[in-house]
Amino acid sequence: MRASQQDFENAMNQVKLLKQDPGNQVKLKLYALYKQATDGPCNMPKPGVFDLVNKAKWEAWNSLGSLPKETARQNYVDLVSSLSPSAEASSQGKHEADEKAQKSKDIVVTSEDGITKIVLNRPTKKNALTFEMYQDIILALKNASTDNSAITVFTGTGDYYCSGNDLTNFTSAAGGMEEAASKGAVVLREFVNSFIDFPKPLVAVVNGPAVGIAVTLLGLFDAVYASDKATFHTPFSHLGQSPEACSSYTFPKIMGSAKATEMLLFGKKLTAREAWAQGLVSEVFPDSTFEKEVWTRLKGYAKLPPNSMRISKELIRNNEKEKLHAVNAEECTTLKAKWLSEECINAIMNFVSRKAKL
Ligand SMILES: CCCC/C=C/CC(=O)SCCNC(=O)CCNC(=O)[C@H](O)C(C)(C)COP(=O)(O)OP(=O)(O)OC[C@H]1O[C@@H](n2cnc3c(N)ncnc32)[C@H](O)[C@@H]1OP(=O)(O)O
Repeated sequence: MRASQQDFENAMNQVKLLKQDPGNQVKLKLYALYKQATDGPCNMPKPGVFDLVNKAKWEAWNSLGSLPKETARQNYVDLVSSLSPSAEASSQGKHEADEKAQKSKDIVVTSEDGITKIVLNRPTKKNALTFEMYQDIILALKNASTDNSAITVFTGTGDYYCSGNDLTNFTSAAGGMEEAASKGAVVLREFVNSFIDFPKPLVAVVNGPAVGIAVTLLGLFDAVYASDKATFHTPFSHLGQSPEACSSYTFPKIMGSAKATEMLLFGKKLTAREAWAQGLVSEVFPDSTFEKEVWTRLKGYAKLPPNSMRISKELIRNNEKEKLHAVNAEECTTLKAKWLSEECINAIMNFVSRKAKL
């Protein structure tokens, strides 16, 4: 299969997220493939003998000769995927990769009865998502896409499903807001991409209130089951932010633009039944029987022929995958700028200094 422009852009983002320096040889190779994929064969004059760095780069690029742009793009994507954290894990064996995700501090991953369960496990902070948790979820989804389970389910521990992005992601970053915003945009893009591309049925079991990105992501799930104690709140304007997880596209499509506006612009909090009436939730259950009813049902679904479910999902998702990737990219660029705005910085500081909650 040929790497698309989107795959290429995703790979470029992944390079920025590498935890380990891949070494100069690999970096030169990446540079050369990137130049070949974007500019074509090297026709620049060779740098002088004392310009060591640029000479090495030129030689790496020039060595690719007339390699076609598409092949260079594919080779770049392949090389990055062999370096990415998830590939690092899978190259050491699938079992170890699963272990890595399962050992994660705030995400618990289990697989049983045909269901891979990804549990947000940070109840003292209402399951707010740290940078580390975003990365762990990306890895857990990557593993779940190829494990033996038929369906994958997200849920939360404690009274909340998830209170959204951990607002201290931005205030505790060593390099300050600017660096946090750049990192945030890259992480967010890859995180949302992993939901757009997830190949199996993805179900949210919303055990309690959901805030921010925990709500917007639901537009990319295949089914959403909610306790009647759950609420759905996207206070982006209150936080000086803008929508993410493709909700600027999925929400108007799911509920119509008038209802989407109330949520995404005015921050209207919905009850579980309101969210059901607007098409965001598949079904609402009484909290007292929620767990029992939902898991019984999901275990039944997990016995359905997995390939058939997968192919049906592919048919539905493929119609708009490209659009979703484009929306995700645009939302991330917009958010990166918003995170550096006075409106947003003030809102986050007010929360952190305990002056404001939602
Ligand atoms: C890099 C990708 C970025 C993607 C961007 C996504 C955008 C969003 O997700 S926007 C939504 C962000 N979330 C919020 O604004 C929620 C903020 N939290 C609250 O307003 C309240 O905590 C609450 C309404 C969720 C719960 O209130 P409650 O009174 O019941 O409990 P608390 O005492 O406030 O919370 C307990 C504990 O948890 C900490 N906490 C809760 N949510 C967050 C959060 N989102 N970020 C950081 N910390 C959070 C809260 O500070 C408390 O901590 P302490 O016990 O240490 O004080």
